[in-house]
Amino acid sequence: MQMLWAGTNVLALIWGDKSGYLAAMATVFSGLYVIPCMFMVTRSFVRNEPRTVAMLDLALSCMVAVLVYQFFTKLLSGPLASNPSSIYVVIYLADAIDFSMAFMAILRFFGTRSFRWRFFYYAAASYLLVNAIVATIYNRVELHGLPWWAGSLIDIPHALLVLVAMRQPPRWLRAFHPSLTVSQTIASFAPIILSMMVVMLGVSASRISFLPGLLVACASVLFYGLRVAFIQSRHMDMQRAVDLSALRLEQQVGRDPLTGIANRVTLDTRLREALEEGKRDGSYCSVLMIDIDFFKQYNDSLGHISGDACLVKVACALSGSQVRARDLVARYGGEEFVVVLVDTPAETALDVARRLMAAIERLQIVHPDGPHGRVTVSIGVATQTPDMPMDPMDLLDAADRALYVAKRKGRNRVEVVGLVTNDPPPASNGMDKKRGTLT
Ligand SMILES: Nc1nc2c(ncn2[C@@H]2O[C@H](COP(=O)(O)OP(=O)(O)OP(=O)(O)O)[C@@H](O)[C@H]2O)c(=O)[nH]1
Repeated sequence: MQMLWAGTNVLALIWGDKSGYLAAMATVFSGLYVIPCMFMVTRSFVRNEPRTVAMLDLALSCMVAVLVYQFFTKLLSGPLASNPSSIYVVIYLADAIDFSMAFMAILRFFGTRSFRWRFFYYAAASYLLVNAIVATIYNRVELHGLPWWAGSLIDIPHALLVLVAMRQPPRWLRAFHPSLTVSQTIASFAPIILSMMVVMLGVSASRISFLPGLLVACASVLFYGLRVAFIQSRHMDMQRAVDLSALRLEQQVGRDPLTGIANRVTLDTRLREALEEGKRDGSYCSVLMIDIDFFKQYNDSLGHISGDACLVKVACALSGSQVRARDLVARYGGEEFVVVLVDTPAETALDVARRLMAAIERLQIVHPDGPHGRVTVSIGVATQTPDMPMDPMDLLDAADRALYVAKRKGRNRVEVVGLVTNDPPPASNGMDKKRGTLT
């Protein structure tokens, strides 16, 4: 912008500029640098910011430029130009804009965590501060007629900018690291400076052109309000998404991903609670350890995908209507499941185990290599009684030993620790009906 300004001045010198167009263009170019500078120092540059917010900031920066141009040309030409206070209004406003931008660049420098951006704001702050000081001196010197050296003052900030950009960044620039809170606070605060500038300019301009000045000041407040509304709405969307994924995560943590029933973590917690409750109330608590028979052969003959599908069906059947809502069906690992039956003595647990076996039989899952042609399960049952409190691990261990006996005795049967039953065979479908009993 400054080069265009200088170039236009050179053209005016060579060709002459009777109509004053080139001079007007030079003025525009000399002021246009304000737009990118303001945009860069007052944008918050927060990730996930809606694009409309950037558009609003750009519109506000343009508003500043248009207003400055309008206001300054009105004060410096026409009837107002003869009023000596007009020139002071222009100088003070220009100073206010220059120093506000320098102040913001310094503030952004202190609030930037990324080294590349810190270097950017370091260069911008050096340029804008020196530019503000030079402009202050230049404008005041100009009031009394420019001496020969005054023109070169304007080149100082540009020369400095080139120097800063070309040299290696100083070492302390790398070492400096603001905290996240400081950085976020400064980035969130920055945009209000832009709106403040527009309000300031609008109020000043309203002294000369009341309605446009007032409209611009109102528009600035409105834009800032819209900006906050858009960001707030995006935050609410993001918060909703975060809440949803936290909820999903919470649900998944205690669930087995394949079957969707409780996993080992939930089992450990709930079993401990159930046993504590049993000890407190003097009630029984039973666990069923369930294992699919010949599952390795099932996988080997039909493949792992079918094996997974079989596990899902069995889990569904186990957690179906055969158990109460306060009981727990969990996947213990591999092809083993555990059912926790609260407030349930061994006899009732045996009934539940039989019902579960029957439910799995009803699924009629073909097992090409199984001795019965269908998928069957073996179940071991163990119970905590009021006079024999147990640890979760001891109870699971006991159920596992009962399951081992069931497997050893030919599978497709229930074995109960500490209980003798004369177990009748369940309803037939051509399978081996032998269901075992055990002490
Ligand atoms: N498809 C599938 N297979 C699994 C999964 N977890 C464990 N298995 C398989 O389950 C099989 C268990 O085999 P074994 O421990 O020998 O038990 P089994 O073949 O059922 O024999 P018995 O229990 O004695 O009747 C192994 O082949 C495992 O690879 C799983 O998540 N998906």
